[in-house]
Amino acid sequence: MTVVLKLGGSVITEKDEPETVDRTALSAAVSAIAESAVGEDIVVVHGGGSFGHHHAAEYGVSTTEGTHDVDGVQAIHGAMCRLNAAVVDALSEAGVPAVPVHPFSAAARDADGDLSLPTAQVTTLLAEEFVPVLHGDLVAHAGAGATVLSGDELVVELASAVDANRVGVCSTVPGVLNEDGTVIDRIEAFEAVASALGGSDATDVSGGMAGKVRALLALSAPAVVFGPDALPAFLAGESPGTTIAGDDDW
Ligand SMILES: Nc1ncnc2c1ncn2[C@@H]1O[C@H](COP(=O)(O)OP(=O)(O)OP(=O)(O)O)[C@@H](O)[C@H]1O
Ligand SMILES: C=C(C)CCOP(=O)(O)O
Repeated sequence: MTVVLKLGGSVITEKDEPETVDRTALSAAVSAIAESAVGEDIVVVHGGGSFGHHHAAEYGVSTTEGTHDVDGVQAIHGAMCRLNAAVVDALSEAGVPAVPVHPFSAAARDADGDLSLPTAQVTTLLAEEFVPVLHGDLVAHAGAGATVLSGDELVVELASAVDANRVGVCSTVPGVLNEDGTVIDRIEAFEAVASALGGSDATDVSGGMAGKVRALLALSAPAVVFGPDALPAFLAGESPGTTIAGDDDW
């Protein structure tokens, strides 16, 4: 049983305060991971929150708008490495054998925007009983300089690379919400929920909930979107919040 879990940047940071970790939320998430029966069979991905998105917005960089500004690259990637170090440190302190993996050092997009992400280091680290911790980052992009690589895109790539049985996306909301604010139980097609889906309440250059649902629909494994309180339940094998099932599903 291999799990890919994304911790939303808006969960583990104070999304409106530049480069500020939400220590209470991070330690709750870390405890849930450390105490779960999933053990070392987990790949953790985290998003940008007030680290990546803040700088990306300042330099006008998104998943499609690139930059050749080296200061911008260093600011955005550097901030994500600082957040990654905070997540890895917190997991290590809780006894989880967490190790950092930085996507900017390995991935690239071609001129059509198609991503290639080497994953042999992730699968090997997993087999060697480490817990790889990746993060939303920048990525070299042919013809565009560097663009944002969202944690949601990483989740999709990693889920197939590690043959994940379960994919969890922990965000600040209890699931994908309908227009009336209720949690949608299950999503099978983007069109069916498109009108309810917006971007993000906070600074977010990678598409907010609409981008998330689109990316997760591409998966063959079922993906679950839930809020921070439901993380222990997800790790215990339950499917709280919204289940997003792609075409290949059940
Ligand atoms: N229909 C919807 N249901 C739930 N959330 C929605 C919906 N439409 C828009 N949103 C927004 O999407 C946000 C979640 O996406 P966001 O990308 O901000 O979260 P995240 O992945 O936790 O953070 P990050 O991108 O920093 O990793 C919610 O906080 C909410 O503002
Ligand atoms: C803004 C950057 C660099 C990372 C974005 O990752 P996300 O928060 O998962 O969308």
